[in-house]
Formats: sequence, C-alpha cells, structure tokens
Amino acid sequence: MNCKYFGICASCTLFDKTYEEQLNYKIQREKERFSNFTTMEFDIIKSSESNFRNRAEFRIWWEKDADGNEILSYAMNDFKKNILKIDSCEMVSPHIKELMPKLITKLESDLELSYKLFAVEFLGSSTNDMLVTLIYHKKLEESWLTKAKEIEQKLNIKIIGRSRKQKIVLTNDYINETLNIANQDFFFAYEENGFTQPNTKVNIQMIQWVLNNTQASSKDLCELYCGGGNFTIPLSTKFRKVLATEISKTSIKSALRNCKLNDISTISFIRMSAEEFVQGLNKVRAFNRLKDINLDDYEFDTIFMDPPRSGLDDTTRALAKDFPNIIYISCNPETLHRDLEELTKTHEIVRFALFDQFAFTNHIESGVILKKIR
Ligand SMILES: C[S@@+](CC[C@H](N)C(=O)[O-])C[C@H]1O[C@@H](n2cnc3c(N)ncnc32)[C@H](O)[C@@H]1O
Repeated sequence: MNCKYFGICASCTLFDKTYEEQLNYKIQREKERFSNFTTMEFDIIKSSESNFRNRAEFRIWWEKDADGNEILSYAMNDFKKNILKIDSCEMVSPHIKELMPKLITKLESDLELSYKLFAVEFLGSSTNDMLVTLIYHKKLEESWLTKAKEIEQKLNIKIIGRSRKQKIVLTNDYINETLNIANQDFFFAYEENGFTQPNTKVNIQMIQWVLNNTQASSKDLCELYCGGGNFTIPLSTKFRKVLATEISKTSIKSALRNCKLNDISTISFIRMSAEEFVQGLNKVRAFNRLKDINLDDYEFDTIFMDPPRSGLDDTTRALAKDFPNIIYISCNPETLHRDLEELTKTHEIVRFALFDQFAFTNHIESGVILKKIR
C-alpha cells in the first residue's frame, strides 16, 4: 500500500508484506487452523489493495505552532502506543480520504468547532453519502450548532455532535447505501451507531457468496445477530419467510427501515439476544417481544448466523445443530474453530470461504456452509 505511515501506524499490523503476501499468509494460517475439519479448497475473496474502508475513526491532536496558533491533526496510535499525527490514510474510501483535509481545515479555523474536539468518526457510502460524528469533551451549545450547520452545507456532509449525555443530529443520523447484488439493487440506511460491515466491496461479495451457496427453499430462514439486515434482506428472496433477531435496538430500527426501503414483507425482525431467542424458540420462557409471532407458523430449514467476535454461546450452538442447513459468517477464526468442534458432530462442511475484509491486518472474515449428516 502506498501509505507514508506504513510501518509506523499501528492499524496495519501486516505492514511489512505486499497485498498478496499478507493474504497468502492469512490463507495458510487458516488452512492450518481448520485442517482437522476440512482440506477442501477455500473460496478466496480479495479486497481492493487500498481505500477500501467506508468507516473510520480518528483521534484529534492539538498543539500550538511557533506563533501560538492552535493546530489540529488527526491521530492514531503508533506501534509503541504513542500518538501518531497523520494527514491522510490509505485504508479509507476515496471519499473519506478527500474529505479529511478539508474538514480539519474548517474545524481548525473555528474555535467553536475545534475547542475540546476529541475524535472524529466517518461513515460513508458508495453513493457518496457521508456522516461525520464530532465527539467533544464539552457541552455543545446553540453557537456550536450554527457553526456546524455551516460546514455541513459547505462540505455536503451530515454532522452529528456528541458529548457526554448529548447527541445532536443536524440532518439525520443515517446514510443511504445501495448494494448491487446479482444484478439487483438493495437499499439500506446505515445508522450512525449501528453495526456496518467496514469494507463495502468485500461485503457485496460476501452476500453474493451466501446467495450463490443457498438453494431457493419453500421453507423458512432463521437468522441470529442480523444487524441492520445486511444479509437478511437479499437472502429473504430465497425463502418463504424469515425470522431475524438481533440484540441492538439501533440495528433493529435500521433493519425495519431497510425492509421498508426494499418493499419486503416476508421478514419479521425482533430485538432479542441470541440466548433469549433460543429460550423463546424452545418455549422455555415466554417473551412479550414474541407475542405477535406465531413460532409454530415457521418451518425452518436453514439458520444463518453472523455473531460478534465471541462467537456462539452454548445454547445457540446447540440450537443450530437442529437445523438441516447452517450458514455461519465469522469475524474471528478462533471462536469459529471452537464452534465447528461442536457443529461438525452433526453437520459436514460443504463450502468454506475467506473474505479479506480487513486487508493488511491480522483479521480475516470466514464463511462456512454446513449440511446435516445425522
Ligand atoms: C458481526 S455483526 C453482524 C451484523 C450483520 N449480520 C451485518 O452483516 O451487518 C454481529 C451483530 O450481533 C449483534 N449481537 C451481539 N451480541 C449479540 C447477542 N448476544 N445476541 C444477539 N445479537 C448480538 C451485534 O449488535 C451485531 O449487530
């Protein structure tokens, strides 16, 4: 990657390798890790080599120049955990990269906007929508709002101001995204505080891979950890009905909005933790949140799970074993390996993919399709 901070900034831990070298290193590492389950060829989905992240967060660093003027810089940690001032980043999308210097110049020129500014978060879309969250260590007053509105208009972005117990939304708190999957446009609104996949091009290919490896079914899909419906909405085209659950209120709000945007009426989104949903489905406990859902109406043949780094808990793992088909997307190969120890007692792996969602870092996303054997 053509980055002047490569090897200094701690974000890209595999800085000493070319794109292909870092990818091959991760492929070999994961082949070895999962060799006790499968020796099949993995499907490999590559990232762009630079400018692939549609969200990014930077600290703000303050200092005085020789004339006593306040100078603002974006900052990251270096490998020794010291502050590293940066003026650009090769990981972020072209839109974020282009906006970074313009924004810092505007912020720096106005004390109302720059004073006690602590961090900046960018959330962009491939349709060029851009949400910028400015995080402060001070109470935001009406005077801040006026100034923030000015740069919102000048830079054609949406601004949110955050401080302790304060969230000020100037226009709205989401961005619009359109993903073209299998020649069909799917529409999403990504909430500022909800989970979104960081690498849009790899995300599109992950969804595509899941669709390619899912047979159209006259039965139903059960999804856990559904976020804002990133997989749910395209995948719903393959099933009669979908029941999808997720712990975050923000993500469920986003999922419901996304369903409307795509005019889909076959999905029910419920805010529940995976652990609670297992209790509800097994009728161990009654939940008010499930009162409008007749669980007996569903005839599930597939479970789709995209859990956080901690992977599945014991009860969710046990539940998954009852389904004929399991689709498991994982951002942590260690917990995926642990979960497969159990899932492969009843299911066989029929397809395995590695998605290089986090290029130049040690992280890699995996996808596994399992079918019931007994
Ligand atoms: C890796 S994200 C996947 C989201 C979605 N599949 C996507 O592609 O955007 C994991 C999601 O699990 C949710 N989550 C975390 N812990 C959970 C739990 N115990 N039960 C249900 N959902 C949980 C998070 O809020 C997050 O939205």
